[in-house]
This record gives sequence, C-alpha cells and structure tokens, in this order.
Amino acid sequence: MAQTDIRPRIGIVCGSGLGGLANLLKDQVVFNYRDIPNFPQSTVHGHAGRLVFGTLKGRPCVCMQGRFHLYEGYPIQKVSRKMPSMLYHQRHLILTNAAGGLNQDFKVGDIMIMKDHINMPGFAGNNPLSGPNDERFGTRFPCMSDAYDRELQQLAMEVGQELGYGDFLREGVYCVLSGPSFETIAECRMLHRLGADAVGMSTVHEVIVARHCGMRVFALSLITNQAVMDYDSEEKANHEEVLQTGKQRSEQLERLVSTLVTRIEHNNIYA
Ligand SMILES: O=P(O)(O)O[C@@H]1C[C@H](O)[C@@H](CO)O1
Ligand SMILES: Nc1nc2[nH]cnc2c(=O)[nH]1
Repeated sequence: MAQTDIRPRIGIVCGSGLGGLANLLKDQVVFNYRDIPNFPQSTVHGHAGRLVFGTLKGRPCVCMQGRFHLYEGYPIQKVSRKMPSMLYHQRHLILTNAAGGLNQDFKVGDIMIMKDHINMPGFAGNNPLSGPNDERFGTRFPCMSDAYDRELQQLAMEVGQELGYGDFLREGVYCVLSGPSFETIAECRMLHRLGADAVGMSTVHEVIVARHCGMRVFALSLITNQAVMDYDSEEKANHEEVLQTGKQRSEQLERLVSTLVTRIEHNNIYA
C-alpha cells in the first residue's frame, strides 16, 4: 500500500479466464504476486497472478487478476486470508468465477448472480476461519445467511436488465468442491438435488473471510460449461472450454461489473 496513492473502496477478484476485468482499470499500479513477500503464486492457466490498483470509471478499485484454489496445494487459510489482508480495507468485494451449470434451465454463457452457496469442503472441516480467531477482523461465529448482499444483487439485476442481458442473466446457488478433478455424473446429479444451480472450485472461501471482516459481497458465476448429468452424454468437462466461454462472454461480464461499480457509488451503497 505504501507504493500507491490509490485507496480503493471496491475489491474485485477475477475468475478463470475473466482477468480482462483488471485491464479496464485506468492509471494502473501493478504488483506481480511473485514480487509480493510471502504471497502465494497463481499456477493455473487463465489466472495472471497480478494485483492491479487503478480506477474503474473514476472509482478507485483493486483487482486480483488471478486467485488461489485449494487444489493448488495451498492451505485453505492461505487461499483466502491472503486476499482480505490485501482487500479488507475495502467496503465492497465483487467476485467472479467460472462454473459448471447444474440447473437444467441454464445455458453455457449464462451469467448467474450468486444468491447463496453450499460449502462442501466446510462439511469436512475445511473452513478458512478454522484456527484461532483474530478478533480485530471479526467475530468467532460469523453469520452466513446474509453472505450475499441483497441490495447489490437487486442492483446488478437492474443493471443487467438495462444492458439488455435479460436472456442470459440468472440467479442461483453455487456449490464449491475442492477440485481439481471435475465432477462425476453421480456427483452432478446429487449436487443438483441438494439445491445447487452451479458447481465450481473457488469463491466461497473468499466470501466467508470477507463476510467475517464485514465486507459487503457480490458474486457472479459465468456458466462456462454444462455439468454432465446423463450417462448417454458424450460431453466432457475441460478447462479449455471454460477459458473459451470466458473469452466469449468477457465483454458483457466486464460491462456488467463496471456499470455495477459506478452504481454502487451513485446509489451511495456504502453503509
Ligand atoms: O477461479 P475459478 O473458480 O473461476 O476457476 C474455475 C475452477 C477451476 O479453477 C477452473 C476449472 O476450469 O475454473
Ligand atoms: N467443479 C467445477 N468447476 C468448474 N469450473 C468451471 N466449470 C466447472 C465445472 O464443471 N465443475
């Protein structure tokens, strides 16, 4: 922070293939993760590994162009707590991810506003807040029934409608698994029955830590592939398709996020 005058009010985390969001920032000050002491490295194609400070339509922001995943071998605390140590001064956190669609009404290329999550690794004791609680950040037992800010969801829905995204803007529940293997057919069927609309390998740990320290959270999933639910299907989930769909929808997703950022300030959603 000593190396930049920019004091962001909004933090953004970019999902797989969605790092183009960071390139929208003007007056950039960029730090490569490899130059930040004790910072993990991005090891996944589609995650550049850069922390970018700048302004988005005049609003000071900081953007993680590349996140860390459990499957990269980092302890869960490192995956998520490094993020708010950079971003927790911000009032708002906007996260994006690539996800497989479980909801049969969803199509590849849909953008899903996250209204809730299912934290599968958490069921097995893998919660980013495990271990001693640092009371300076937040309470030992944070509430998660309000994890995704309803005012921001409503605002994003309005922005999406105004931009003409009604046909591909959805809302739903995201389920996180640890990855890196994609799901079996039986797993997809089970997750769908449990109430998940999309499945991925990130975001939830970051959301839990961000809520612990009181940030207002908004998250989007780009449905990059249809989860395979049928034994007759020839489809196979793969990272290339994920990145390809990211490329195809990046412009619309970037416009949605950048317009949302201006509206957050305009509507004075800072309480
Ligand atoms: O960082 P996100 O959640 O967008 O990345 C997803 C999950 C895996 O890292 C990868 C699979 O293609 O995309
Ligand atoms: N777990 C999981 N993560 C994804 N990220 C993008 N697509 C998928 C998917 O189908 N499953």
